[in-house]
Parts: sequence; structure tokens; C-alpha cells
Amino acid sequence: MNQSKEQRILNFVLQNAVRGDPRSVMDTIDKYCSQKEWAMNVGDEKGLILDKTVEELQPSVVLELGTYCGYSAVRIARLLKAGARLLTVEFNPEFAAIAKQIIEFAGVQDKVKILEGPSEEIIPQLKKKYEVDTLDFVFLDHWKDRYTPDTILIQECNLLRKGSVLLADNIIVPGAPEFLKYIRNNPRFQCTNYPSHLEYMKVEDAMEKAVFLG
Ligand SMILES: CCCNc1ncnc2c1ncn2[C@@H]1O[C@H](/C=C/CNC(=O)c2cc(-c3ccc(F)cc3)cc(O)c2O)[C@H](C)[C@H]1O
Ligand SMILES: [Mg+2]
Repeated sequence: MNQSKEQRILNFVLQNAVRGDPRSVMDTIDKYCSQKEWAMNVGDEKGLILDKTVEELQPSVVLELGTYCGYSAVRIARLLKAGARLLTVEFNPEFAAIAKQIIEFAGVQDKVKILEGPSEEIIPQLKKKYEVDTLDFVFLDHWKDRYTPDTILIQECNLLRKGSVLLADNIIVPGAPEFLKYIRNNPRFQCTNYPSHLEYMKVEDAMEKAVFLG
């Protein structure tokens, strides 16, 4: 049975990156995906926007929706302070397994918990089953038509506090028009747009930051 692209990415990391070095894992994935096979990692340019958001916020509890291969999980976890943790949600078992190996290879596994399952089932479990009080930071990078329902669900589950930050990838490509309309017209959020480019391409993309006002 021939390998998947994601398995090829994993193998390239295992053979070329430096174990325990998150930066080398990120650079190795970016190298493979810009030179060999494109893949939907947030990438190095939008990754910088993600980095700055995490560094500014110094979050203790982070939720990521859409782990995929774990590139952004490594990117976020490497910046977390001692005791802080990232909960990342992935419902495809193959991708969850690949992400687990990439996260472990990078050496950030102690800060990351991969929650395998659909976000709409996991989000309502965060308080009781995963001992979350509120989320300091949420990175949305799963199916684009799920950004809005999951943002509403996160609010319904009382998971946001004054100052919680949402950051959404792919505002232009593939686009999340319904989410943009929802979040920019919602008086409980203060939104900022960050123009950038689609990972590994010269195509315009953007990220949207939304601060919950309480
Ligand atoms: C319904 C269950 C929802 N709940 C869920 N619960 C848990 N996990 C979920 C849920 N919904 C999805 N996932 C997982 O998240 C991942 C999905 C990620 C999706 N990302 C994109 O589609 C994208 C496309 C492009 C792109 C740009 C240009 C192109 F030409 C082509 C592609 C670029 C980008 O940066 C992109 O992030 C993963 C594959 C999938 O298993
Ligand atoms: Mg994305």
C-alpha cells in the first residue's frame, strides 16, 4: 500500500531533522513542503504571525482546532512557558498518529495533548474531562466552515474570558467568509486582520485575530 503525503513528510522529518529541536522540525517540514510536496501547514510566513501572538499573550492554556501533521502544534508548544499546555484536536486517526510522532520527535510532547475526535464533541468536554477553566488562546485551522459553529460552541461552553484571543488561519484562501462576517459583526470581539501569503506560495492569504471582550 503506497505511502500518504503525510507519511512522507513524517519520514523526511525523522531522517533530516534534529531530534529534540523544534526549530529544525519546523524548518524541515517547510523545506519539504516548499520544494517537494505542498501541504497545508501554516508555514513560515503566517507562522511568524502565530509566533508573535503566542509570545505577546504568554498563554497558559491553548486550544488548536485541526492538528493535521502537528506543524503548528510544534510551533506553538516551543514558545509556551513552563506549566503551560496546548490541547490540539484532530479527528483523522492517521493524521493524529503522524502528528504525535512529529510532536514527540520535536521534544515538545510534555506541553501538548492531542485530543482525537471531532471538535464539536471535544469542546463540550474540555472543562470536565480535560480540566480546563478558560482558554487563553484558540488557533482555528480546521475545516473553514467549522470556524463559526465551533466559535459559538466555545462561547456556549463558557470557555472564554475577557482577553481570550482567537486566531484564524486562511481568511482569504480557502477563505472563511461566514466566520469573518460573524466575528467582525459581533460586538463581543475586537478583530484585527493580518495580511500574509498562503503557505509556500505567492498567493495572498490572511489571518484574523479576535480578542474576546467579555
Ligand atoms: C466536521 C468536523 C469538524 N471538526 C473537526 N474536528 C477535529 N479535526 C478536524 C475537524 N475538521 C477538520 N479537522 C482536521 O483538521 C485538519 C483540516 C484542515 C483544513 N485546512 C484546510 O482546508 C486548508 C486548506 C488550504 C488550501 C489553500 C489553497 C489550496 F489551493 C488548497 C488548500 C490551506 C490551509 O492553510 C488550510 O488550513 C485535518 C486535515 C482534519 O482532519
Ligand atoms: Mg491553514
